[in-house]
This record gives sequence, C-alpha cells and structure tokens, in this order.
Amino acid sequence: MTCFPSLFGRKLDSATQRSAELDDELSGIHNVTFYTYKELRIATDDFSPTNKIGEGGFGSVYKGKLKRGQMAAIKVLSSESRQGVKEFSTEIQVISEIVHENLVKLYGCCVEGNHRILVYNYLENSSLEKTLLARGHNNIQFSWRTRTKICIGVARGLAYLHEEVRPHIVHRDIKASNILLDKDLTPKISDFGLAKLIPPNMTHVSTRVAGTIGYLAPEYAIRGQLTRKADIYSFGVLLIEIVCGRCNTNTRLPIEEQFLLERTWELYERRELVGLVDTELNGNFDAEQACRFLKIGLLCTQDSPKLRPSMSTVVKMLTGEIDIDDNSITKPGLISDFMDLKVRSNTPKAKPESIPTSYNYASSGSYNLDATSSTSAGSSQATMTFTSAYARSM
Ligand SMILES: Nc1ncnc2c1ncn2[C@@H]1O[C@H](COP(=O)(O)OP(=O)(O)OP(=O)(O)O)[C@@H](O)[C@H]1O
Repeated sequence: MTCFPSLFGRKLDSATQRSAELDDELSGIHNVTFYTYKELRIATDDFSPTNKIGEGGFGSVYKGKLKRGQMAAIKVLSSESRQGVKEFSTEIQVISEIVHENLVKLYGCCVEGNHRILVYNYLENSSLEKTLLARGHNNIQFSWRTRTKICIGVARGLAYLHEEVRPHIVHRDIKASNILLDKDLTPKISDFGLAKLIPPNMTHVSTRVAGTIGYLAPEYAIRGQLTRKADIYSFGVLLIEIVCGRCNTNTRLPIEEQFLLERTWELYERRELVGLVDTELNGNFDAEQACRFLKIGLLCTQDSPKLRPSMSTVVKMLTGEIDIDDNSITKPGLISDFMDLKVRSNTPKAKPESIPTSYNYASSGSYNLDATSSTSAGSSQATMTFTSAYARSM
C-alpha cells in the first residue's frame, strides 16, 4: 500500500515494482492510498469467483481482506474504462476527499498497467435492491423507523453532494442498487463521482436496464439534460419504492399496478395513498408520515425540473421541518407519457443475477431494450421497446 505524499519515495523500491515514470505521474496526487495489484490479488484470493459480490455496468465487485484485516469492496473497472494514470488519479483524489456519513468511503485505488481498480469500505448489508426490493439477503426486517432513517440518510447524502461539495456532484444513477447498508442499516450512496472516471466516449451500460429506466427524469432520458434535478427525480422514485417495498417497474403485476409512479399519482388523486404502503409492515407505521413521504416522492418527480424541490428542502420536508402544500403537487413526469411503451413479458422466470443482452439509445430517441431483468421482486424476462413519440414529433 502506498500513501502519497507521506510514503512517496519510501516505496520507490522493488517491493511495489512501480516504475519511476509512474511514480512521477502520481507525485502530485495527495492523500490517496495506492494499492498494488498483487496486494489486491491476495486480498481477494486471486479475484476468486467465491469472493465476487456483484457485477455492475462499470465492472465486477469483489469482497476482500486487506493487509491489516480490514474488509473492502474491490471494484475492478472493465477494460473499456482504462483512463490515463494521471487523469484517473486526479479524479480519485477528488472522490476520496468527499467524506459524509451517508456516502460510501473510497479507501483508494490501484492503477498498475491496464488495471484500474477502486477500493471501498465494505458494507455488510449489501444494497437496498437486494435486501428490501428483492428481499433476498439476511431476511432483514425493514421497520417503518428503519425506512425513515434510510430515506432521510440518502436525502442528506445527496444534499451534501449537490449543495456542499464544490464543484457540485450530480450522481446520475440514484437507484436502489446504489444504496448500500452498513451493519446498523445506515444508508450509504455508492458510485458518486464514478461517471468522471469513465472516458466520455464510453456509455455506462447498466446491468439493470429496465430498473434504471424507471428512475430516469424525462428531460434526461429524452433530451439528455443532466442537472441536479435529474438526481432529485430519481430520489423521488427511490423514496416511493422504500415506502412501498417494491421496485418501480414490476411486469408481473396486473397492468394497472406495474408502474409505481403512475400508481402513486392515481392513488394520490383518489386520496388513497395509504393503501400503497408496504403490507410487510402489517400496519405498523405512521400513516401521516408515510403519506407525507409519498407526496414528497411526487414533488421530486414533477415533470418540470423547476417544480422539484432542492435536496436540502427535501431533507427538511422529510424531517417535518417544512410543511408540504398539497396545491404544489401536480402530475409527475411519466416517461410513458412521452413514449409508446410496449412490454412483452415472457415466462415469469426470475434469474438470480441479471445479464444484459443489449441496450441501445439511438439519437433518434428510441430505446431498444432486450434484457433479462433483475432479481427485483416480480421482474421477469421482458423485452421492452420504447419509442419516443416526443423525439418523433420534433
Ligand atoms: N462497498 C460495497 N460493499 C458491499 N457490497 C458492495 C459494495 N459496492 C458494491 N457492492 C455490491 O456489488 C453490487 C454491484 O455494484 P455496482 O455498483 O458495481 O453495480 P450496480 O449498482 O449493482 O449496477 P450498475 O452498474 O448498473 O449501477 C452492488 O449491488 C452491491 O451488492
């Protein structure tokens, strides 16, 4: 392990076998821990499949034990994401300086040869997607109190990225699989800043295409307009998922219940929001608070980005410091309003891990998705075709 600048120089030896040239490139990088490839191979038992804990659009994630016994999540970036040493390390320095209780801590990285590897704090309770939405990990009971803590924690982490970090960070991919839980079920947002580590010509191909689509703000999905408000939209969808205990798209349900955001709007209009709250709670929840959370979800997903509150306002709404004016809630921005959405559901065989087969966003504005979708409750093998009516009419 090499830590600059304190150990820089001392480690210019055969132990790390790093060339003087590489050390020269890294000499301006401060306070980042650089791991050797050998060290990470040992930590993961040669990247053994038994230590593999996940696979994302950026590469594979392994559980590993570092030299001093510390557990880590080791993310091996795919070969397409090979960035230059200097550029990669500079971004790493920015990310590793961002520290907040609700953000996953980046310990350091490895930049040897073609290897680009990120080393993170290991979170014992996996992701919200695996634990709450797919209910497949440790049988964790998500009480109402735990859910409020998770919602407020994620909101605080995002508010920090949006409003306190300079320059501001737009996460771009807020969703249940990017919310990890520590042993006390404190939520930690993962993958922030990652977009900057990927060369601009490489599109991030998500492993959970269908799920990700459901989190995308219409203006981002259709026109590529990326601002903090796109994250706030995704947060709104996530918030509703946490209250309802189901994922935003579930093609196994009757057609009128498949899309959670549409459903939430319908029940809001009928003043029946409380009926959406997760039945796993057996009625043990604060109904006023749960409906407030759902209304905040609707506010965050308003069609016009301007109508969505900032994340610091969302935190205050969630904690009850600011009241919600029902008159300010209008119909959320639904991607299905812009697109002819056709979902052809095949045999309802959910697979343990999702494997994308293709993902294509053509500039004409049409999506073609052929995905074997994820473990999330009720997702099935589905072929989805989105054709943007909006794009066609332009
Ligand atoms: N720090 C960590 N601690 C524990 N598990 C982790 C950690 N980071 C990632 N994982 C596990 O690895 C999985 C894959 O993570 P990754 O962020 O690469 O992809 P993803 O978010 O699932 O998908 P995508 O790339 O489409 O966003 C996560 O869902 C989680 O289960």
